Order: sequence, then C-alpha cells, then structure tokens
Amino acid sequence: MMKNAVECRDVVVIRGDREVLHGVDFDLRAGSVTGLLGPSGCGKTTLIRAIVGLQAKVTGDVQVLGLPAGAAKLRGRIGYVTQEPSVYFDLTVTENLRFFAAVLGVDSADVDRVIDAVDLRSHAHERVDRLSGGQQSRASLAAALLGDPELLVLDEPTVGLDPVLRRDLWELFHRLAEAGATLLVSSHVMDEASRCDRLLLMRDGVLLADDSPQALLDSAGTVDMEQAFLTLIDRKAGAR
Ligand SMILES: Nc1ncnc2c1ncn2[C@@H]1O[C@H](COP(=O)(O)OP(=O)(O)OP(=O)(O)O)[C@@H](O)[C@H]1O
Repeated sequence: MMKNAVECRDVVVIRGDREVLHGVDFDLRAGSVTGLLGPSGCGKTTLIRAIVGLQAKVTGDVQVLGLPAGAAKLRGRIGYVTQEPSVYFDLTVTENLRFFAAVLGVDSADVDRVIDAVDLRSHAHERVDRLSGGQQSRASLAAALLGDPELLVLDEPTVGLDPVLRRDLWELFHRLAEAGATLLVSSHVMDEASRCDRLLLMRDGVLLADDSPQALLDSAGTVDMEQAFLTLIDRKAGAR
C-alpha cells in the first residue's frame, strides 16, 4: 500500500480575480481520517475541489493515489460528497443507488451494504424528496461509498445531523479507514476535530497547522480545540 494517498505541494488557486489558496503543502497518510477545519470561506471546498480534480486555475502539484489530480484513471477510485445532495429527488434511495451502481459498474449487491452503512434501511424505498436534509445527505454519502473507493472526500458530511447520527457516521469513517480507505472530512465544527487522526487547520487560504488533535492541544496549552485554533491564529499574527 502506498504511504500517502494525497500529496499537495505549494498549491495555489485563483478564483475569480482573487488568489484563495496561497501555497498549501500537506500529505494525507493512507488509511487515516483527516479533518479539514477552518471558518467559512477559508478555502476548504476549494482545496477539496483541487484534490478531486474539479477546480480550475490550480498551480503547484496535487498527487492523488499516485496520479495527478483529475487523471481519468482516478474515476471510481475516489468518492466525493459535496455540501449539496447529489442524488435524484424523484427516485427512491434504492433506485438512486442501483442507478449509480450501474453507472460505476459496481455489483448491485453493494447497494444493500451502503444503505446499511449510512443507516437508511428503514427509508430505502422512500423518494429522496420526502426525506429530511440529514437523510438526503446520507443518501449522497451512500452513493459515494459504492464500490469501496480508496479515497473519500467529504465536504461537511455531518451538517444538520443529530448527535447520535454524527457519532455513528464518525464510527463508520473509522471503520472505512481501518479497512484501508483514506478519508478527508471538512467541518467548521471544532468539536468534531477530536474524532480525527490528523487535523489540517486552515484560515484565509493558508494552513495554520497539520498535526494530531492531541499535539495541537498540547502545543496551544489547552483542552479546547476552539481555543487551540484561536491561540494558533494569535501566534501567527504575532509572528508577522
Ligand atoms: N465561484 C467562485 N468565484 C470566485 N470566488 C469564489 C467562488 N467560490 C468561492 N469563492 C471564494 O473562494 C474563497 C474560498 O471559498 P470556499 O468555498 O473554498 O470556502 P469554504 O472554507 O469551503 O467555506 P464554507 O465553510 O462556507 O463552505 C471564498 O473567499 C469565496 O468567496
């Protein structure tokens, strides 16, 4: 197995007429769950789009599973869940997943596995437009799990979910990582940070930190991730 699933070197992205990522460097270790945290607008989605190969005007180097980001051979090896539901609203959960399985060339038996993985068994035959927001985002996640992708990139997957579902989803993320997948999970909720193996803290298009949750707390001298983030910001400002 390769050591790093993703390697980013000096990644710069221009959106509109502004530079929104200013030279980002990091690796994602294969088989780990990494949190990408930072305030709204700091560039999380832009970085995610660069990794999955959807972002224009990217310079620097983004290697994914040993290939340049966006390479045709990466299709089917990456699962990407956006903040918007990516399933058809006029189909049931099962119909959606059968359709995506056929498109991906995945055995339809996998549909049952992913429905159970996201805990949608009792809604499997309901139309997506009749589901709650949290159920719709879990249906999108189920579609991304089809075929067991090696890299899963999830943009705010726990927004709008109750604490029990959030806990269950984080347990699922770790089970997937133990089975060998690499996960990058963005969030602006700092209390989700402690659930990650590793954290990337971002602000204004720059990575402030790339470390384990405990190492970040230790270096900031606090037990509260929100406070650790603020301490890091103050230190950077002081270092300027
Ligand atoms: N289509 C676009 N054209 C120009 N600028 C954009 C576009 N989309 C986003 N931006 C800008 O790029 C910057 C980074 O946005 P991005 O969506 O990556 O942030 P984010 O951290 O994912 O935010 P959120 O947590 O709110 O989703 C923001 O300043 C935003 O205004």
